[in-house]
Amino acid sequence: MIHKSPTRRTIPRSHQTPQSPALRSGMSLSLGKRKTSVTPLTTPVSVTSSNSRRSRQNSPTRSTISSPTRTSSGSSSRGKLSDGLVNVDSVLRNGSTPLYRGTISVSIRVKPPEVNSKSLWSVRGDHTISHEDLGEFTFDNVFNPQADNSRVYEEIGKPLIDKLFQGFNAIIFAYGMTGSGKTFTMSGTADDAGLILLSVEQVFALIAAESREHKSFAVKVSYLEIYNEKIYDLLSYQDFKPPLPTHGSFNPKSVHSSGTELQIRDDAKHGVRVVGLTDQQVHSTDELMKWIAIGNKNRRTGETDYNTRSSRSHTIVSVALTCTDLLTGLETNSTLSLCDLAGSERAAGQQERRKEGAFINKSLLALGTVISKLSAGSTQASSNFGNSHIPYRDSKLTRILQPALSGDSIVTTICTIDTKADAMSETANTIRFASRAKNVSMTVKRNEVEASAEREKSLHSLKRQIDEQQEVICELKRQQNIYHGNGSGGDLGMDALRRENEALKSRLQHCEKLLDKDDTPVQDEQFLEIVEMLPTAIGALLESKIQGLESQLREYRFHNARLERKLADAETDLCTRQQQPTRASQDLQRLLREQEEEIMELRKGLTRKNKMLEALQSAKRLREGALRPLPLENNGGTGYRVPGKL
Ligand SMILES: Nc1ncnc2c1ncn2[C@@H]1O[C@H](COP(=O)(O)OP(=O)(O)OP(=O)(O)O)[C@@H](O)[C@H]1O
Repeated sequence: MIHKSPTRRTIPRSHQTPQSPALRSGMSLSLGKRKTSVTPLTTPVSVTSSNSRRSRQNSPTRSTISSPTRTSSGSSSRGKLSDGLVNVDSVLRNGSTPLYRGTISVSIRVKPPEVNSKSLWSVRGDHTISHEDLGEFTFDNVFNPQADNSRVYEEIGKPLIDKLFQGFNAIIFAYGMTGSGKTFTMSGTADDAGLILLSVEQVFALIAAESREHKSFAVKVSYLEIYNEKIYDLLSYQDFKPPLPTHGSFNPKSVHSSGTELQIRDDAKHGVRVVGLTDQQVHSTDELMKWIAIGNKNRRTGETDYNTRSSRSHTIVSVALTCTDLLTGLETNSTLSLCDLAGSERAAGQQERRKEGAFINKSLLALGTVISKLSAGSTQASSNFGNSHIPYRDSKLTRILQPALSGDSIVTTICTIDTKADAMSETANTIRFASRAKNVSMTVKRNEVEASAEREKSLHSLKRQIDEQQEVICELKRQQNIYHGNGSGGDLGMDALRRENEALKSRLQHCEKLLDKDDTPVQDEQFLEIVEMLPTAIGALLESKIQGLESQLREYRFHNARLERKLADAETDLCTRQQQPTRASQDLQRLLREQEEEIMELRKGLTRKNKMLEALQSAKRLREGALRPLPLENNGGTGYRVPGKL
């Protein structure tokens, strides 16, 4: 993490490329004086309207370089917003998400011509370039040969750094024929620092300024190369372990690239990315530029017909910025990509150059096709655009640029041209590419880490609630089992319920205390007065803190209400359960009474039966007595009483 870092404007020699003799001699392009009838490659787009699509639909008919008979004044009004970003229609808020809307920002940079060379191209003002035969073209910027890198940076680089700090990704790519000044623009020279160094300096200057405002920053750099349709990591070294020494005798030549080819992955979670690309954490401009110097050492260069030190690969330096708000802990990530493309060229003599040239031209052709399709799509009805296929997969370059060109980044291109006569066809191609790029409209979303952090937070809280509810369900189930189990369990269940009640009461009291605590600062008028007197930044900070407390308060109230409901339910349940044994005993008593009555009845019946039995037995005895024979007193001593006859 970087809290504050001083920036130095020393440019190590190793970061720089030699300056052209033409420039050192202060040569300038001879500008054409006469006004010509013009045939533009495409009619430039007005960028003053707040609705770029509408403005394009209303713009004059477009013509191409292959239809030279059509003419147009080619003039266009253009606008520049106060934030310095040309070509921005607006930075809109879609709900809480800021959106950047505009077209690709396109600038032309004219290379200083050779001494005594004649040119049919002329620059007029800061936005127009014309050719005697082809016509007049207007872009966001046209830099004449006298414009140095600082001027180019002020116009196209600096506004992007501001956007980077607002959380937008941004990309600048240099496009043009070999030897036209792409590397000169991006990397610069000892006397004229290029866009990479100037951007990095601005990044660290802003970090130093903004670190005081409760923010901390982290910067990482990566550097890749696409050579002959293969991707290489220019900062990955077998013999070298980061971190890079920032002091002492560090020598970039002592480290060697691992030279392993990297692959592109495209998945739903991470999108398009280069797998295994290293990124190095850096804390200052010097440290970052030392890594760039290491990468430059390994970048493949060679001699072409037009450039003694021609870049034979496309390179992308990516500066990833992470900003952490120390008060809220929220992070915003954004990336600035600085892309120096290899130059288009006609067939070279040397075989190796020819092979490289074929790969370079093929990938530039793929980029041109993608831009052309995007341009056509942007100028058609949006429904057609959605259906058209954009061939990003035709080259590694277009695959890597796909996220940026699909609306992930604010895109700026600087097209470098050489106005000498024998470069005419390449220059016309570059102007055609620039004109198409100018038509591509984009809607770029700011990287809203805040929003996803919020989502994470509410997800977490929902999960917690589910866990709590599951615990409650388990506890209730347990109690239910105890209650419906054996008779002695009834008492245990009641005890558990009482304990739960006590726990709920104490949680309720705790919540009430918290509510009292949170209410105090929010409702305190003196406190609010103090907030109003504070500087806006701190006021806003406190305001957001208060909002946080208020939302916490709402959460507690909601929780409180839930607990109260639970408590009431539990109490009702408790009453119900306490009443249940009384009812049972009443039932039992009634049952007992009924049984007692039944027993009494049975006893009565038994007594009656006993009496009857006794009566019957006595009757039997009487009968037996009556039947027994009487002793014969008058008939010889033995004789029986004859029944009926006494
Ligand atoms: N605007 C400029 N001012 C001064 N010198 C320039 C300018 N543009 C280019 N040059 C010089 O022209 C030569 C070629 O430039 P550079 O290497 O930047 O071309 P390039 O477009 O990157 O070529 P390639 O695609 O072959 O790598 C260099 O010596 C460079 O210093």
